[in-house]
Formats: sequence, structure tokens, C-alpha cells
Amino acid sequence: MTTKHSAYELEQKRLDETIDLIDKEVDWITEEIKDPTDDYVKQIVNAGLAKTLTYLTQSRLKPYFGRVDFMKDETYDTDSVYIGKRGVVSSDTMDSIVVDWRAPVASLYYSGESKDAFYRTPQGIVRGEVKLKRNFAIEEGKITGIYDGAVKETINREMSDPDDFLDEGYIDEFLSASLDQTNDSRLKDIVATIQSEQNDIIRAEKDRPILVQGVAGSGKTTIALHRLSYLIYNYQDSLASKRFMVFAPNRLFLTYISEVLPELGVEDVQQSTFMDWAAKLVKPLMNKGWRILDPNKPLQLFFEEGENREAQRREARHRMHLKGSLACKATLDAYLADLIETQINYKRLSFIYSRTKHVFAIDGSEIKKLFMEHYANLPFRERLVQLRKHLKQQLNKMVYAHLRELKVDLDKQALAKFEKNIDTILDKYFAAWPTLDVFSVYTGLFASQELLEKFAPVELENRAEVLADTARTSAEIFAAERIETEDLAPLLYLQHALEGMSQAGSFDHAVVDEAQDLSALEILIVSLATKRNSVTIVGDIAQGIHAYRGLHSWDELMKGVYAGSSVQFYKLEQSYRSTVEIMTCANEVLAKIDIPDLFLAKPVLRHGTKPLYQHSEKAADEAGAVIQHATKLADEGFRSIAIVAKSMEQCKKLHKQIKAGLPEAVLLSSKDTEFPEGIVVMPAYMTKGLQFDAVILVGADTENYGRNEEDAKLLYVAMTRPVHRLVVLSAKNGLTELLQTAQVYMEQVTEQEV
Ligand SMILES: Nc1ncnc2c1ncn2[C@@H]1O[C@H](COP(=O)(O)OP(=O)(O)OP(=O)(O)O)[C@@H](O)[C@H]1O
Repeated sequence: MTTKHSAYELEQKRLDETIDLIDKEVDWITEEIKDPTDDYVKQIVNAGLAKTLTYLTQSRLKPYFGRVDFMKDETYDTDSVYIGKRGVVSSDTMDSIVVDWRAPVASLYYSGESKDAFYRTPQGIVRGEVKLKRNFAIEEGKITGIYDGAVKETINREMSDPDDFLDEGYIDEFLSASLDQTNDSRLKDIVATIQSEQNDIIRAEKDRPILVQGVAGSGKTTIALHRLSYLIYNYQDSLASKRFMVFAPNRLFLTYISEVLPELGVEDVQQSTFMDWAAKLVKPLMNKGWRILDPNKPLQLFFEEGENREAQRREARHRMHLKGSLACKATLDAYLADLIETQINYKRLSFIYSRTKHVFAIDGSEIKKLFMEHYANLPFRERLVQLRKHLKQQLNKMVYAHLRELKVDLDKQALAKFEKNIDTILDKYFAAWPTLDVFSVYTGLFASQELLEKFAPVELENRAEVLADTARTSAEIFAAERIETEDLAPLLYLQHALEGMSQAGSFDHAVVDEAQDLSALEILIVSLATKRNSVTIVGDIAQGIHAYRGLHSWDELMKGVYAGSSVQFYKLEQSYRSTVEIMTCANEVLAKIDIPDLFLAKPVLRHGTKPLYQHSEKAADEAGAVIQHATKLADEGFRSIAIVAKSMEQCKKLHKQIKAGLPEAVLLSSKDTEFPEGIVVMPAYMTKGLQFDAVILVGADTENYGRNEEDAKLLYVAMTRPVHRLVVLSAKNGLTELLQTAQVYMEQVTEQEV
């Protein structure tokens, strides 16, 4: 396979030549930019050259990872294209020595076709046949592996049902080799091993909503970021990466992903949680002295222990669910329409011209029609502006016609006075119209059961109870001059309807990661803030741990937010993160509950050791087991180890208990933004989206995880975080029922055996 490959000599020669050429490029660029210059244009050129120089210097000993031979239908010529992280062009000949992975022709390397292959260029589609797909493992300028599997794989797939391959967990040799090498759990670029179904998403059309349901570890976060890189490379004239936005669930996660961004050449994208971004926009709308409640309060309410919390949880669930739904949008729309219909007195607009006693008038019904129908698609405030403009023009026209009739020739000054008078008349007319302030309209509506009952859609499930709970508990929150994070999206929607959202269309492209955590209304707001619906929304319904908020089915977006648009839905079922042994156990958990639209992960064929399971009779012994396992895993060389308990309270307690035995363990909370290597202790709900070499799951017992959807999903999230090792610990009354069948796939150990 490696040095014995028949093409080894030729390929090594080609690599040596490429390195020589890069060295020449490095020399001339170094020479070119060595002297500082006052010439502004040259400064810009030099800055570009300096970037190229940095990349060439870093990549010279590994300038590419793949090759594709393509015979064009038109000419029957076969070109060999070498593909790397960035393109390399010889400045002597202007030949492309290495092609950037994002270039149109490079899609041949990733797409599954071999015969009837094609790629798109701005000039049109180029068709032909892929003769060879070759992967290289290169270290320090030496080829250490040549893999020609890719075309074989395609042919095999063509011959049998592609699903058979997925069922078998098919994996090509090169991918297998690169996954095996993973001893660093940080997010990294995957340009050398992007799979065909991932490539389709990365290269999907720019101006349409892309929705991706991908199982745990299927590469959703990774490919969403690669898509940004692809878009910026191919549309640099119309897109700017600083107008890209990545929404992710927490600040820790943002730090986690930001490390891969420079690798992908998109380091200056904006990143935020939806809440931080929305809060910034909503604050100027709020009354003085009002605050936004701590977003962690609901998590604690739902995941922390506490007595008599059931009623409180039910009310909160009703309220938060309604505020994130499209039913909320419908309620706001209906209320606004009613305000516009009933609160505005569409009076006749008239005035008398004192000189002639002529009455100029526009009928109230005409004004109403203009406002309610003609300008219906504009925000309220804009409608007022347009209506006023229109009325002024109409009055002016009438006045001029009248003056012409009377053959009165007014001088410039008199005309200006006339116009001023019309302005005064209009000022008076509109002064009687309500101002409809966003914040008061919203708080007024949601604190009133009567108004909610009047305007909420009739088909709302469990309507009476939901509306009563929502109005009563919202009124309580508002009375304390607070709003909660669930109020942000409805407030922004109302701002959009009344004033026009201040951030409307401000992003060139937006990525929503872990989209199952956002509500349909929040996703609608992201779309309103993004030009031409250019959004990539990735998530996994099976990892939706918030029963009280978030998406419960993709239909909420497909048939709701994006109904009537050219939305594209993709499914990723192959999982790349964890070993077969870990994923088998995790899948057993999901099988215990009944989730509609469930997508089970198919792990790639990467094997490891069985997850370990240890039960401690006494709860106090569990901490000892944690220390023992964590120390052993660290000794084995695993660099990132997460100790995961269900709640923050439990984590704090555990952290204290293990401190003496594991002084290096760091307790992470949702306020943390740094993501340290080594041993961390964190609650399960915060592990979402992250990955670790090993996870020690503490307290996997009946008391913590009941057989219900919420707990099962939370457990699943925690179990799908490790790349290599999983240890499950239980105490008290034994292993949770959710793991009963998974137990056969785990190796049970005792304290002495660890
Ligand atoms: N084509 C690929 N080649 C190599 N590694 C891959 C590939 N696709 C995904 N991976 C790896 O799989 C792991 C999981 O990727 P990522 O975190 O993007 O998945 P995810 O779908 O967002 O996961 P989750 O929903 O569980 O948070 C990462 O280590 C990533 O590098």
C-alpha cells in the first residue's frame, strides 16, 4: 500500500517537484516584500503576498492530500488534478500546481460519481469520467501512504444498494486511517476526507435555506464551517466573511469551534449565541430599569432537583413553548391587525383654502384602504411614512389643480408656505394615531389572558390551559420588570412588524448549529436577519434536550418557517466520532423511548474497547471510582477527559469530592468561555456539541435518568461525546432502565479490576 504502491516513485517525484516549486515561490515572495513601501497599492499587494507566504511555508512539506484524474467528454483529454487545502500557482507559468479544495473542479474528488461525473463552473457544467481518485498520506515531504480506494468504492456502491454499504458501516481505507490517527479531540478541518453526502451540503446552493438532520458525530458542525469556507472562496465578490454569522448553543462551544476557523480561512466570521445576539437588539426596546432574566434559571428548574416543582415546570413549559412557536407569530400578527383595524380612527382628511373657501378632502375609507391593503407588506412605521408621503402628494396635486383652474399663479414663497401648511395638517392628522410601541404592545398582550384568548390560533393544542398559564406567569415576570430569554424572539418579530428589524438582512450567510435547541420563531428571526434566506441550519432532533423549548420536528421549519421557499433538507446517518462499541450502547438508550422521526446513528467501522460499567453500592464510593478511572485514562495518554454528571449541583458536589485525588480537574459552568484541555467536570446539558477523548458518566442511575424522552436524550448526548472511551458509573438503586439493554455491550468492572 505505501512504498510498495506501483505509483510510489512517480508520486514521490511529483511531490519533490512541487516542494521545489513552492520553495522558489517562497524565495521570490520573501524578496518581493522584504522592503517596507509607502506605495498604498503595493502595501495591499504585499499583504496578500505575505498571507500566501505564510501558507506556503506552513504547507510546503504537505502541499496536497489527493489527486483526481478526469477525462473530459468533450476532448477525451485526461487531466491530473492535485488537491490541497489551498491552491498553489506557479508564478512563472501560471499553471495550477495544486488546486484549492473549494475550487469547482475539486468537487470531483469528493462526489461519489466515477462515470458520468461533472462539475459546475461559472461557464457551465463540465462532464466526463473520473479515472482515478487517489489519497496521499504525507509526512515531512515523504509519501507514507497511497490509497486508491475511492473509485473502487464508487463502483462497489453502484453495483449494490448504497444503503447496504451504510448498514455495514462501510468506510474507505484512507478515512479509516485518518480517524485512527485522531488522538486530539479538538475540532479540525476534514478537507482530505469529506464524504460525498457531506460534500453535497458544503457545496449546496447559496441562496436557499439548507436544513441538515445529522446524527451525533455526523460532522454537522464541521461541515457547516467548511461550507462557510467554501462560500467565501467561491463568492468573494458578493460575500464578506465578516458578515457571516455562526449561532451556537453556548460560549464554551464558540471557543471550541473558533479554533478551526483560521484553518479554514474564515477567522473573521461573527459568532454568538442566539440569546446574546438577540438580547443586544432587544435592550434598546425595553423600558428603563427592566432586565432580562438569567437564561440558566430554566435549565436549573428543569434539570435540578427540587420539590413541588412539577406545577412550576408545567407552567414554564407551556409559556416557553408558546413563545417560541409559530402560533406566537400568528397571535402577534392577529393582534397587530386588530390594533390597526380598531385603534386607528381613519377619519376624513380635509382642509379649507381660506382664499377661495374650497374644501380639499380625502375620504377615510380611501386612507384605510391604502394603509391596510396597499402598504400591508411594510412594517407599521414604514407604512406611516409611505402613507403620509402619498397623502401629501395627493393634497398637493389637488391644490395645484385648483389653482390652475382659478388661474392663480403663486410665487415660490407662497407655494412653500402652502406646503408647510399641508405638513401641519398632516402632523395633526397623524397625531391622533396610536404610536404602537413594541415593548408595551408585547407585554400588554402576553400578560392578558383575555387578549391571548382572543388572538391565539384556535387550533393551539391544550389551548385554554396554555394561554392561562402563559398570561399568569408572564404577568408575574413583567410585574418584576423582567423579561425572559423566550421573550426575545417575539419582541424582535414585533419590531420587524412594527418598525422593521434593525438587523434585517444584515448577514450574508448564517449558520445555526444545534438548531434543535432553538425555537421555530428564533430560527425565523435568524432568517429575517439574513439576506436571501441564505442559512445553513444543522441539528439533531434526538439531541433536543429541552422539552420546554426548541424544535421537536423538522416539519416546524419545512412546513412552517420555510413553507413556500426553496428549502433543501439533508439527512446524515453516518457517525464519525465514537467507536462502534460506544455508539451501540448510545443507540440502545434511544431505542427505549418512542421518538417520532428518530434517526439512529450508524457508526463508521472504527472499533475500540467496550464501554466500562461500574456500580458502587454507596454513593460516596462513586467519587473514588471517578478518581480511579480518570487517573487511569490520563495514564493511558488521553488528553481530554470529561466527567459528566446530570446537574450543575451534582457537578459542584463531585468536584469537591474528587479535588484531593484529581487536583487538575476543572469545574466548568455555562459562564466559562475557555475550554481547557485535561480533565473537566461539567453537567450533561453543557456537553452538547463538544467532544472528548474519554467521558466518565457519573450517576447513571434510576434516580437521575428516568424512562422519559427528556432524560433519554440527555443521556444520549453525554454518551455520544467520547471519541475513544466511555465509562459509566452508577450508585444507589442501580443502573437506569434506559441502559438496561445497553449493559450487555458494556464490560462490567469492580473497583479491584480497574
Ligand atoms: N468526513 C470526515 N472525515 C474525518 N472526520 C470526520 C468527518 N466527518 C466528521 N468527522 C469527525 O467527526 C467528529 C464529529 O464531528 P462534529 O462535531 O462536526 O459532528 P456533529 O454532527 O456536529 O456532532 P454532534 O451533533 O454530536 O455534536 C469530529 O471529530 C469530526 O472531525
